[in-house]
Amino acid sequence: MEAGTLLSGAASVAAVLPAGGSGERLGSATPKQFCALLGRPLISYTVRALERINWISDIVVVVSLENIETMKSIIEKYGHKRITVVEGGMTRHRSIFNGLKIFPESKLSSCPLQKPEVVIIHDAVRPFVEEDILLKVVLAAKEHGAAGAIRPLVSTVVASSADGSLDHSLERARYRASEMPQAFLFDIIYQAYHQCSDYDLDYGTECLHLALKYCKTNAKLIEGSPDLWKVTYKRDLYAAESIIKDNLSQQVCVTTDMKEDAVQFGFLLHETLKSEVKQVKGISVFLCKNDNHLQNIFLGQCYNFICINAEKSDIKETQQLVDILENSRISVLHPVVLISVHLNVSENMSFRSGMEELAGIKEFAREVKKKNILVYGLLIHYNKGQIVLTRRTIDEGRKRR
Ligand SMILES: Nc1ccn([C@@H]2O[C@H](COP(=O)(O)OP(=O)(O)OP(=O)(O)O)[C@@H](O)[C@H]2O)c(=O)n1
Ligand SMILES: O=C(CO)[C@H](O)[C@H](O)COP(=O)(O)O
Repeated sequence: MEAGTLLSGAASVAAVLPAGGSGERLGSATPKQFCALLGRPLISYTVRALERINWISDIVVVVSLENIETMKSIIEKYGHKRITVVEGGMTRHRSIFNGLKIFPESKLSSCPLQKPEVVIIHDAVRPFVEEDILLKVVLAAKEHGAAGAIRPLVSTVVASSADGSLDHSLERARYRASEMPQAFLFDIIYQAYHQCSDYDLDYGTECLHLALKYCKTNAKLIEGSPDLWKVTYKRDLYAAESIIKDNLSQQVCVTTDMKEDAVQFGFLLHETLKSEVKQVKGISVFLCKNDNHLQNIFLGQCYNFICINAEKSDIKETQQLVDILENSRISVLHPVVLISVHLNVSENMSFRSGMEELAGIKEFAREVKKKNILVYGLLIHYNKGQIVLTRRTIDEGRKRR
């Protein structure tokens, strides 16, 4: 079921991303949320993960005073939308509180932000948050007042006595690590922050605890995925970069023009990719003019495209796809790879003359490279009879399954 349907009748949802820390444990002069992963600041990945969810109306990013301009320039450069930047506090709790205070208490206020029914709180340094866990915590917060993602403990928790020796240890199976995202009925968490002590604001590390202590709200705990971990140490930056690379290679979109040969070839390629290339999700779109379908693919973070053209020298389809890619602005976030496949069905045409006819793609590729779209041309000689035979084999294989 669509997230929008699950949330139907539900009021608005906004998010607060605390990003006002200095990243002491990471030990770099640049706070970790502004460190580059494949050339793009970590915080831009987290913002994007929330921004692509259409049922989140506003995203408040809380940064320290000296990083407000940096954050604004990141928003501008990567085209982030629905973002409000707010000045942070000395501790994470104080930053979150500042983020919450931006929502007006009264509807009459001139502030463009509306107080949401549910607010998500998510650390800016946890870039791999997915829509399903966000939806789960939001729905649970609506029902229980508060909810948060948890993970099994990796190590046992022990307490030491004053002389540094073991006092006691906790039974690991009974405890969980509290992660993010968390979600709250806005009024609950706002009241909790208003009522909590300076000690809580300065030394507390757990928002769910504030809701329990000050509003008697027992949060619902929801099992999250391993990717929710928080970038804390330098090695986490390397791990995050590897995950991003891996994610980028997981999806490919095959588009074809409407000619029979191209559609047939696209079908076969799609099947081959699905069954032979382990980490590629094959998505086939017949006819790339279908904007809505393609927009959904972009939202799914697809950066690899194979555009199949029945004509060996015609690059119109490829140009059209590049236009759509440009308009979607996804190449601002990552380089997009587009392989323009041209089929040579003529038996009389030599490969060399086919290549000469396709030469125009070189100039086109040079132009669009400036827009971070990497176009490669591929001329393929193929035997139609053989393709029909292979397709029949695939169809029969399916029936047998
Ligand atoms: N005064 C603070 C401190 C932290 N945070 C944010 O809270 C999140 C989680 O905190 P943590 O991992 O502890 O970040 P840092 O405080 O930056 O790291 P460190 O404790 O190593 O200094 C981060 O997105 C961080 O930017 C914040 O908004 N304001
Ligand atoms: O997981 C969390 C809440 O449960 C927080 O991310 C965590 O507590 C932040 O703490 P610190 O700033 O000390 O890393």
